[in-house]
Amino acid sequence: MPFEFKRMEIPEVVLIISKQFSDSRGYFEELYKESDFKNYVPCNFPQINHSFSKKGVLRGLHFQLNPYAQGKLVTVIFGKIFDVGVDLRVGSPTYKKWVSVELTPGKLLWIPAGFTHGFYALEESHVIYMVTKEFSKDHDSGIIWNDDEINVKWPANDPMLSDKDRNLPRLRESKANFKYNDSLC
Ligand SMILES: Cc1cn([C@H]2C[C@H](O)[C@@H](COP(=O)(O)OP(=O)(O)O[C@H]3O[C@@H](C)C(=O)[C@@H](O)[C@H]3O)O2)c(=O)[nH]c1=O
Repeated sequence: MPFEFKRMEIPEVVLIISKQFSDSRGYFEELYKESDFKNYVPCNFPQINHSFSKKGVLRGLHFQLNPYAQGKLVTVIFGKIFDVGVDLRVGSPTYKKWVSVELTPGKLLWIPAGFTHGFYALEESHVIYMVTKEFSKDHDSGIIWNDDEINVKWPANDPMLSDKDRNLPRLRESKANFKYNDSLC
């Protein structure tokens, strides 16, 4: 199998390492294959996103409210990001805990529905992510990146943010409506 799957400290979050087939031209890698992913990521992906971020940009912490909650399969095709998932499922043994991974090409992170997601661009980065529900503007939501209850240890103190992200609420005021037994897709 050209993929290695590693569960993180929050076991529903999975790091996937894809085999890169290098030759004199460059390299080839698969980023997703249903038959290999089905035991770890048993979801369908109706939307694929791409964003480009300058070094020093932070996007997050974002989620879509139920019933449009999104699982996200995140990777980088150029650059390096500090990628973060936070468990927002009330009743979960890891509620409010976060995990992070430095993603570079060839590594993917699966962050299920019920989590909030954000990343910091350690370098100029192109990020590609597949999502399990289509975008719904009315369900688009989030939590401020430096929320003191979650306390992510970001690699920067003064990131570049969008106006929207600068004004996101704290967890205690957020509209997050996830429960431990919700679908991970
Ligand atoms: C996320 C999204 C945004 N948009 C539009 C809305 C807006 O006009 C513009 C920029 O949106 P944002 O500022 O929300 O983009 P961005 O800050 O990159 O939002 C993304 O951040 C990462 C961390 C995630 O986890 C994603 O799910 C998503 O929330 O793109 C879509 O049309 N479809 C989408 O799926």
